[in-house]
Parts: sequence; C-alpha cells; structure tokens
Amino acid sequence: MLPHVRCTNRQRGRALEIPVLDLQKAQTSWADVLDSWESAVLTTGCFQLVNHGIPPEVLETCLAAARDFHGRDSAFKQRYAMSRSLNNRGYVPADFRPTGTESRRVVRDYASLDLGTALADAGGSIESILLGPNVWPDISGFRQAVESYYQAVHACALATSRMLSRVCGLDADHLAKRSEQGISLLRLLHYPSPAWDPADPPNGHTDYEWFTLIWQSSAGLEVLGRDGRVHLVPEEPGALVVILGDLLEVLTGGWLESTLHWVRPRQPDRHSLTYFFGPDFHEVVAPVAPRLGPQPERYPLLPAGEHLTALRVRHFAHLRAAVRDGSLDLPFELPAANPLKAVKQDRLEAVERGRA
Ligand SMILES: O=C(O)CCC(=O)C(=O)O
Ligand SMILES: [Fe+2]
Repeated sequence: MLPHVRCTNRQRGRALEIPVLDLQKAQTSWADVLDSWESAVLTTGCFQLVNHGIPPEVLETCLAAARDFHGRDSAFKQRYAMSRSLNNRGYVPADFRPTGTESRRVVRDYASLDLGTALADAGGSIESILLGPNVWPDISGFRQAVESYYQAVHACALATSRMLSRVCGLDADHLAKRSEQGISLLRLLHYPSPAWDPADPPNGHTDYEWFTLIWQSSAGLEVLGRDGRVHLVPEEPGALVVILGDLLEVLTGGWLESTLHWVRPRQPDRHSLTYFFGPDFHEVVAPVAPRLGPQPERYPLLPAGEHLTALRVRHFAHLRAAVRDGSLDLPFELPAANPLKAVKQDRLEAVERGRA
C-alpha cells in the first residue's frame, strides 16, 4: 500500500513535469532523441507520447464503442463476463473485491472489458488462459472498432519498444522479437464515478508486462517518480501515456524500475484504453547486459507465461476456484506470492524513508 502520498500540482515550489516525447521524431532520427527517452524512463518512469501514429478517428471510434458497452445494463454486460470461462477475456464489473488473497485492492471502482492476442490453436492448453479467444459483445460495429484500435496501438507499442530496447543498450528489435505473439492485453476501462476519498490510500501497483500505453479521457492517473514525488499525469489531448512494467525492470536487473501508479478520477465517467505490451508465452525473462542495476542477482528468472498466468490465477476468485476443484490443471506450482514482491516492497519502504 502506498501510504499518505498526496498529489499536488506543485511540490517544494517546482512544477511537476511528465516529459512529452514525439514518436515520429524517434522513428526518423532516433539517435538525436535517445537521451531524452533515457532521461524520461530514468526519472519519472512515465512519459506522454505524441505523433504516435494512431489516427484520431480510430481512437474516437474505439472510445465510442467502449462507452456504448459500458453504458448498457448489467444483464447485457454479464453475458460477456470473464468469470464465464477460464480465459482472461471479457467483462469484469466494478466493485469486484477479490477475497482470500493478499491483494492490496480496497475496492475496484472501475469496470473493464479485456481482450488481447488470441492464438488460433490455444484451445485447452495452458496458454489459453492468457491467449484464449476474445469475447465480442453483440453491438453493431463493436468488434471492428476495437480491432482497429488494437492494431494501431500495437503498432505504436512496437515502435515504442524499438526506442526502449535502444535505451536498454540492446538491439532495436530486442523486445519486438520476443513479443511476436505476445501476452498483450487491451482493457477498455470505465470509472463510473470518483469513488475515492482523498484520505484513502491509493491503490498503488505496477503493471506486469514490458510496458503499458494508456489513453485517458480525463485526468486521474498518478505516478510515483524515481524522485520520490507524485506526478499527476495531465490531460494532453490525443497523447498516450507510457509507463514501465515489471518485465522491463527484470530485463535490466533494476536499472529501470516499473512505474508505481494508481488512478483517482478527477471527473465522473472516466474512460481509459489501456494496452499492456507483453512477451511471448515461452520467453524466459532475466537481466540482460549492458544496462544493469546494482544488484541484478535479486531478480528471479521469470518464465513469462507461467509468471503471468500465476498472477491472473491469484487475482481472480473464479480461477482459484477452478484450480481447487480440478477443472483447471496448472502444469506448474502456483507461487505463494508474486516473486517480484520483495524487490518492489523494498522500494516502497525506501520511498517512505525518503519522505520521513
Ligand atoms: O486507467 C488508467 O489510466 C490505468 C489503469 C491501470 O493502471 C491498470 O489497469 O493497470
Ligand atoms: Fe496499472
């Protein structure tokens, strides 16, 4: 839990700044802008991306489809509930409270419709939890609208991955090559109303994959920078927000850190289109030179598919129940906790000490 972190637009008299980076410029003259990318990921761990190549009409049409879906009645949405299958796909309502876990979530004040890479031949295999078939609501034009956005945001993630690979001192294609049928996920998120009390501790977390691309309809996303300060990510019309995920931290042995973040909507009815860019199921992620943190040995060797499957199973009650009753037979031992918990816990405590 992130205790007592308050977001203000100014702290100690200095304006907080989330860098704005231009993806088109990075594609045409990457060497000129590599330093600014490196500085962004090392300081705030978060930046806004402009000229990202997603046509505004593709974004708007996907948003309209998401609004249409989330605006329907509960009986309609429940037809597509994630809990109806073992796949990490479909609708998860707001106010979902996982029970019996060590989850830090106090309340889930958002609903989502989750979809992602769907392997044609995943049926029945362990891969099908993360890469199973998508669930498409019976709404005219919905699938096309969302698939168009998915393709566009994925292309943007590939271009972003080329810059982040270079920042890590690796071949530009390093991440893309390891993510050809990646465990990637698009969540159409809806925050119906600001349910938070400023006194509540925020629901801080880091994302699990390489990195995340977020489009937000209104402000609400807050990140904790490596400067120990809280940054409100301002609304930047048309921009995508990029934050770093756990697997980039593992890849660099802690030289990069996954971005601690949380959402406290400023206005009711906030939507976000949140795309998590992840590796192929059979990739094993471990620290890779040359850019390494001071203690790369603290990072476990992570088989991506097993690790991400275990996190989903630990999170969702219906998957835990399926493991208990034998309808889901995992070919690996479910770890008692996220194996990255220790490194992240240390960081949270260090941040707290820095504040004292
Ligand atoms: O809605 C957002 O801006 C971010 C959502 C998020 O952090 C998540 O789904 O992991
Ligand atoms: Fe997140």
